[in-house]
Amino acid sequence: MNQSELKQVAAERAALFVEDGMTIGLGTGSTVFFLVEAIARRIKEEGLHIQGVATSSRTANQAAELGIKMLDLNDVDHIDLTIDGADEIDKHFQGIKGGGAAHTLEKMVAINSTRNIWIVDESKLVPVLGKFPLPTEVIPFGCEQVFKRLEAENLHPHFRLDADGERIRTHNQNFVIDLHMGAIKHPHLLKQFLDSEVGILEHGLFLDLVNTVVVGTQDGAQVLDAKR
Ligand SMILES: O=C[C@H](O)[C@H](O)[C@H](O)COP(=O)(O)O
Repeated sequence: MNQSELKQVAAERAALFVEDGMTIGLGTGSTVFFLVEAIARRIKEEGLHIQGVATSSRTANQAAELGIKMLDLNDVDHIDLTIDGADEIDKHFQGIKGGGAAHTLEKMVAINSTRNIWIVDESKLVPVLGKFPLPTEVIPFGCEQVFKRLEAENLHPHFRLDADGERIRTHNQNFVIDLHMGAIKHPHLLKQFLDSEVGILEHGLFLDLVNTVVVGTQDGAQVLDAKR
């Protein structure tokens, strides 16, 4: 199976965690694309009544087109389960997200969810986080000063650019600065620093958040439970 097929294996297994009556957080990305299709199929075939909260307009549009009832995060009193992709997951179930620049909305949905499941192909499991550049979302005002501070901390910042060489904009019209710092030996300390940096709206370190990881492997889907 190629990487895309492994993503699909993980997504289809995770869709089985959805139960009738649930409010479901729907993540963003190419793995979640398969998830949304699988959930829509279950709604149709099994008559499930579920409602979704999306983490991007991409996911919201796909889900709505497939007939999934979608609500705004502001309009729900809880989310039973959020299923999302990830860019890297270490052996302690800590993760990096934001390869698609959706990490701020994803984190908001995740922290408001009773349970979080990540779906990945096996290449995303790593011994130490940091090979994948860590995304941050920065507000445009004063962003060059934020960039300089990140540089001074040796975090190797790069503004993320689109195919035309323009700085990409997030859902909230902010910029993304990716940190190419290599191995993240102390993720909690880094999180503490990034959380306290004025001008950084959010970052893609998702620590102590996920409950279950579903991995697409050549032998099928593997379900790994984090002890939280
Ligand atoms: O901003 C994007 C998200 O964090 C994605 O969940 C993450 O980048 C994984 O994406 P994919 O499933 O396409 O590999």
